[in-house]
Amino acid sequence: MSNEKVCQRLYLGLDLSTQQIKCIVIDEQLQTIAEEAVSFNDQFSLIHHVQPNGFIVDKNDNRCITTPVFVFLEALDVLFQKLRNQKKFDFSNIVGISGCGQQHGSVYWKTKTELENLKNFHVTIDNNTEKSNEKDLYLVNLLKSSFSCINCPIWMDSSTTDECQLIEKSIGSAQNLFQITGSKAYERFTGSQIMKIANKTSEIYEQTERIQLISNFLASILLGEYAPIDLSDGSGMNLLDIRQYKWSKECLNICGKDLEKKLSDKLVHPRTALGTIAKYFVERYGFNSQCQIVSFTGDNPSSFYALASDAKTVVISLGTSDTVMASISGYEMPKQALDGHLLVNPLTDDRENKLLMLLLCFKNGSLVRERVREEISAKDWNQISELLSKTSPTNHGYIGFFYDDHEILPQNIQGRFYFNADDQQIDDLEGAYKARAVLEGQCLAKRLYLQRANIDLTNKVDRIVITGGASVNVDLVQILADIFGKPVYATFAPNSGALGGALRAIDVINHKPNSTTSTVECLIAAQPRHEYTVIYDEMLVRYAKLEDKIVKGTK
Ligand SMILES: Nc1ncnc2c1ncn2[C@@H]1O[C@H](COP(=O)(O)OP(=O)(O)O)[C@@H](O)[C@H]1O
Ligand SMILES: O=C(CO)[C@@H](O)[C@H](O)COP(=O)(O)O
Repeated sequence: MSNEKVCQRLYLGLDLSTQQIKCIVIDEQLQTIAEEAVSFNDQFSLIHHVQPNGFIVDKNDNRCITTPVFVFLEALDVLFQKLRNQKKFDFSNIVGISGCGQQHGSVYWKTKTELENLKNFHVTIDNNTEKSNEKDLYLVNLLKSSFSCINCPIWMDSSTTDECQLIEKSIGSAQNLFQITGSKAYERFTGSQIMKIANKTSEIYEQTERIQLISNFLASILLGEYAPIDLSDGSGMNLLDIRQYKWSKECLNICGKDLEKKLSDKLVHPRTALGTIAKYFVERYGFNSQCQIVSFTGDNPSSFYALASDAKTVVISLGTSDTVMASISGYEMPKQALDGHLLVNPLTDDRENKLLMLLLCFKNGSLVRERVREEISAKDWNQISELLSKTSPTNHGYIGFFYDDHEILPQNIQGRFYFNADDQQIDDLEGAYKARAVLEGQCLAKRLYLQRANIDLTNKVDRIVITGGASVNVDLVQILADIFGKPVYATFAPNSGALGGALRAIDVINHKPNSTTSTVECLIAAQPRHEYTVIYDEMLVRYAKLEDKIVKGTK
């Protein structure tokens, strides 16, 4: 190893999201040294019986959506193997690791015995039978008896409407719950998911020693001990008092017996050093034994950390879900409960500062875009581009609502709804119109809900920064710019959740107060075209009215 390499101080960011695990390795100058990803498809669907996207939709109730905990473990193993095979850097030069996970999903530990074995692990490889020994070292095998529930409910689950109603009723009203936790009760939020397990499968709940979010679960594996939940991801549970920075005892008591013990009373800021990496990773992959693990958080707060360089930036993630994020002052909680969520802002650890993060999440994001692409027989995104060139902005008046899965905004609506220029409902749209309708409809929804959350787009927003897999789609980005009437910027790393992890690791280890957030380079991706923004303004009014009609009609 050259001297130069030895001195290199590297930071690893991880993102355990819905369809894959991704990572980025950067140096202190924020240069990308390596990137890697492992999709939960092919090999995972065979071994763990998950569907091609990596999750399981229950055959008897399509609202129940889970991912086996072993998919997460195997994905981490495969990721590190692939990263090592790249031979781009020495793992011993990584001085800090942080990252994030898809939000709201929950993992149920029966015991930490096997987990703590990772802390003091010693690898003995018998050269003669190296192959079988290598298998014994897989995390799925080392942790095979650790969990009380194998299939973890994930954010796509919408099966807990009854539990949500019960939570709101017990706390007085949706408004009361919003005032405490920053959100009305949402099906995917961890509180109602835990309540469902506690009430419907009490034997699992009783066997459970620790309940974690996917983010602190991943941190725990790297530490070899239980890692605490962080405040930003913890805000997505309907259990945390977002202004007091502690659990709401009232909410805990409603959702499960002895729940505080199962979650742990310790909560940390997303920028907290947790300890050094477990010996297992040192022995197996050559990590440095002094490598620090910094608290993990939700994928959206982590992206926000990486990209929201000032209060006038709105961040939009176009991943499996589409999300919209903005900073919001917490001095005055909105009088009306929002359709959306307020989270502890990862950019400040100063409670007095009272800065919150607004999060809007749309469940029907990339998977719907992909499905529409297939339906209209476009073989790739370039063909979609060709089709889009046959229509023009505002789509000759055609509007589509694509709620293939039970939507979050508006809550729990399912189905497809198409309208012509006279606002009459029609059965279907012809290919080219459908291609534009899905992209325009999704972008109009983002603007509508941002407005409903009282974000003053004209005076308080300068620019939009985009991230996520679909952020490379130039057509989608242009439509976004035209509909919002704001310039859209893209970062060099569409995988900003992982980047946010690496940046937090740098900040914590070098004792910097999120100084790195403003240094991530963003390039202009699309300028708004005024003539189209004007006609989209009119279309937004129609969109809002039609959405209202759909919501009323389906209730
Ligand atoms: N050029 C493109 N246009 C539109 N969507 C794309 C494009 N490239 C990738 N995607 C979408 O990106 C999605 C994955 O995004 P990503 O942010 O990695 O998801 P997640 O983090 O939720 O696993 C895929 O479902 C895919 O459809
Ligand atoms: O439910 C939410 C946010 O509230 C989702 O945004 C999840 O956090 C999943 O993220 P992706 O895998 O789509 O990035």
